[in-house]
Amino acid sequence: REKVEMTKEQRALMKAIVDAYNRHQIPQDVAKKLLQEQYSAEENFLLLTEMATSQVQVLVEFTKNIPGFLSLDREDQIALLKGSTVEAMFLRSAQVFSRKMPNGHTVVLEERIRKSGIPDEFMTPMFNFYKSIGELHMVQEEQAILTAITILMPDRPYVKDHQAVERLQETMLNVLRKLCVLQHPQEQQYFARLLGRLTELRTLSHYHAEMLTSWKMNDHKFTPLLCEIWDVQ
Ligand SMILES: O=C(NC1CCCCC1)[C@H](C1CCCCC1)n1c(-c2ccc(CO)cc2)nc2ccccc21
Repeated sequence: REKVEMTKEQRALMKAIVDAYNRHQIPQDVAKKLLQEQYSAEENFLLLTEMATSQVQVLVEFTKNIPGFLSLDREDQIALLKGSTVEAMFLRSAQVFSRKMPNGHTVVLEERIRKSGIPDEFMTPMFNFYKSIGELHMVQEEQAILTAITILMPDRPYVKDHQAVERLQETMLNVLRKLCVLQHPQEQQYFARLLGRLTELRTLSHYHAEMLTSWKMNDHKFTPLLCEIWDVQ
């Protein structure tokens, strides 16, 4: 097979994305908190809204560092962010869940999430997704570029200049394709499997609003930012 090489531009693009991804991390580690103790449904709901609120802010900073994003139409920038925050949150949650942890911690973490207040009917699709992400053993470059690809989805609602977004996403897809061949030379279809997860991610994010509004507690309070960006309340 022909030798796959990244161009200088592609390596620079990847470095910019990975640096931004690492710079904009969630401040505190939600997995550590969850491993400490089992919280009530109310405390878990509050923890989720706090984590998700800070993740949206982090995601905005990350997105501003995606080369070309700030040259897009301003309203399209908003449409892309609004359309991708839930998927980015589940993608990040999956990465948190499948991070290498000391023996038995993942089991405890899964248990804590199962008892967090999320309605039971969402557990299977959610954990199936988390485990399917875990099985891919993504390197952080792949995680960062996959997040950028999720944000640069041309078919989000209300995007006007479809093509401009498609061009940016295509650039990212080309980098990811080469990266997959270089990182997983033994797995021919690794790139295709990775993109297949984005379909699973979109399906999971359809459950999101209902997961929140049917959280096992009364009076679900959201932050103003989450009301704005999620279709709740
Ligand atoms: O805080 C969290 N996720 C954050 C979000 C921002 C980015 C970092 C992770 C929450 C937990 C909050 C407290 C109750 C237990 C779930 N979480 C979920 C999750 C997220 C959203 C929903 C409903 O839409 C259901 C579950 N999956 C996780 C997998 C691993 C570790 C935390 C995980």
